[in-house]
Parts: sequence; structure tokens; C-alpha cells
Amino acid sequence: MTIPSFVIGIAGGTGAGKTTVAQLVTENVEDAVTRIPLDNYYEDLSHLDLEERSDVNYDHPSAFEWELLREQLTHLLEGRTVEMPQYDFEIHNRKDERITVEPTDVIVLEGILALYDERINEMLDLRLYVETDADVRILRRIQRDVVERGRDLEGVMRQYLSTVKPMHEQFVEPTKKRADLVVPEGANSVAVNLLEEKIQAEVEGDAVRSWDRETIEKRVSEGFDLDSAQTTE
Ligand SMILES: Nc1ncnc2c1ncn2[C@@H]1O[C@H](COP(=O)(O)OP(=O)(O)O)[C@@H](O)[C@H]1O
Ligand SMILES: O=c1ccn([C@@H]2O[C@H](COP(=O)(O)O)[C@@H](O)[C@H]2O)c(=O)[nH]1
Repeated sequence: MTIPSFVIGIAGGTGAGKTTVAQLVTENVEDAVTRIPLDNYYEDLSHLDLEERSDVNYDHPSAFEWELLREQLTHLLEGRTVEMPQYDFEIHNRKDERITVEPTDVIVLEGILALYDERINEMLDLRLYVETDADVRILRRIQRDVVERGRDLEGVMRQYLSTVKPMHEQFVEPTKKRADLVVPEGANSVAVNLLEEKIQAEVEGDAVRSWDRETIEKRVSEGFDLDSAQTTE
């Protein structure tokens, strides 16, 4: 089994299009990709009843079991198999069963706070932030939560105003500055095509790490002028 060489983090607000982007950019390399939804690492809340679980703030960083995510990501990077938890949004809790995930050439970690944790960030080779207007995102969320996640409109609105929106502003949106690339309007075709090519090249092993932070930082420290790159290169 090969050890994954390329780890991508995809962050952004609820309904921004993170899952869609994650799927589209890895479509051509399906067998070589492991997708890790951050949602699977929500804390196990089995000690609470359903009503109590409905009131939890799922948009605060403390809702996630970061230690488990760090451990499992590290294991995958070491070429080891992990037993990944699964999440059930309808009951606001982890499922009983886990799934076995094999290490692959590409790993995609995707979720509202995928760029939040410093140590996770250090493990990422490419950090993306999917940016979509808040009005579009809430419309998508209403549709999804009511149709797919068994919620009622009033509850979705209450949750959005009490936790989703303020936590987005406090914790999610600020992670945008950690991103290497901001993808506007979710699945925009130019960005998706470029990323698809980059990921395919990584899998085929002939990628030039043009976005490699260390290389860029080194070149800047050697006097390379990023702002006028076309004229000085
Ligand atoms: N660029 C886009 N244009 C139109 N609809 C989109 C676009 N990106 C995502 N969607 C739709 O928006 C909804 C939420 O997208 P999703 O990828 O699940 O968002 P997230 O993972 O960020 O919550 C889905 O129904 C998806 O099909
Ligand atoms: O039990 C739960 C767990 C999470 N949520 C909400 O889900 C979104 C994150 O998922 P996206 O696919 O990125 O939208 C987050 O905003 C939580 O509020 C939930 O409602 N219930």
C-alpha cells in the first residue's frame, strides 16, 4: 500500500459547496482518494437524549473530537488503516458502526472547520476555502435540512440565527486567511478543472509542487518578489 502523498483540506460555511467541490475535483482519481468528512468527528453525544442533542452548538470548534481526527489522519499518512466513525444528522449522533478506511494517494478532509486546528493544518498540502454568499448558503441549508435531515423550517431558522451564523463569523470565516486558494461560488468550473488537473498529476506522481509553502517562503526570503512575479521571473 502506498503512503498518501497529498492531503487537501476544504473548508467553508455550511452549504458553501465543500462536498460538491471535494467530489468534483477527485472524480477522475476515485480509487486513489479517501474523503474524510469532518462531520464524522463530531463528539459522541450518546450520554445526552435527543432533545438535549438538538440544542448542542454544532458549529463551535469544541463540538469536534480533534484528537481522534489528528490520530486517524496521522495513521493514514503512515500508511495504516483506520476505523472511521460515521455520523447520523437526523439523530445528531455518531452511528454505532465505523467504516474501515485504507490509506490512499490523496486524502480530502472536508468540513466547516477543516482549516481550524493548527496541527491538522500542518498536515495539509493544499488548503482550500469555498466561499459562497450567506444568503445562497442558508437557502441551500433550509432545503437540505428539511428534505434530507428531517428538520422543520422553524428549527433550521432558530439554529441558523443562534449558532450557525455567529459561529461562522467567529470561527469559520477567519480560517479563510489560512487557505492557499479561495474557491468562489463553490463548484466554479475553472477552479474545479485546475484542481482536478493538479490532483491527477499528484496521483500520477509527476506533480510540481507549485503551491508548496516552504518553497515559496524560501524564495521570498531569497528576495523573490511575489507581487511582481511576472516581471521578475
Ligand atoms: N456551484 C454550485 N451551484 C449550484 N448548486 C450548488 C453548487 N455547489 C453546491 N451546490 C448545491 O448546494 C447544496 C450544498 O452543497 P454541498 O456541497 O453539500 O455544501 P457543503 O458541503 O459546503 O455544506 C447541494 O445541494 C449542492 O448540490
Ligand atoms: O448533529 C448535527 C451536526 C451538525 N449540524 C450542522 O451541520 C453543519 C455542517 O455540515 P455542512 O455539510 O458543512 O453544512 C453545521 O453548520 C452544523 O450546524 C447539525 O445541524 N446537526
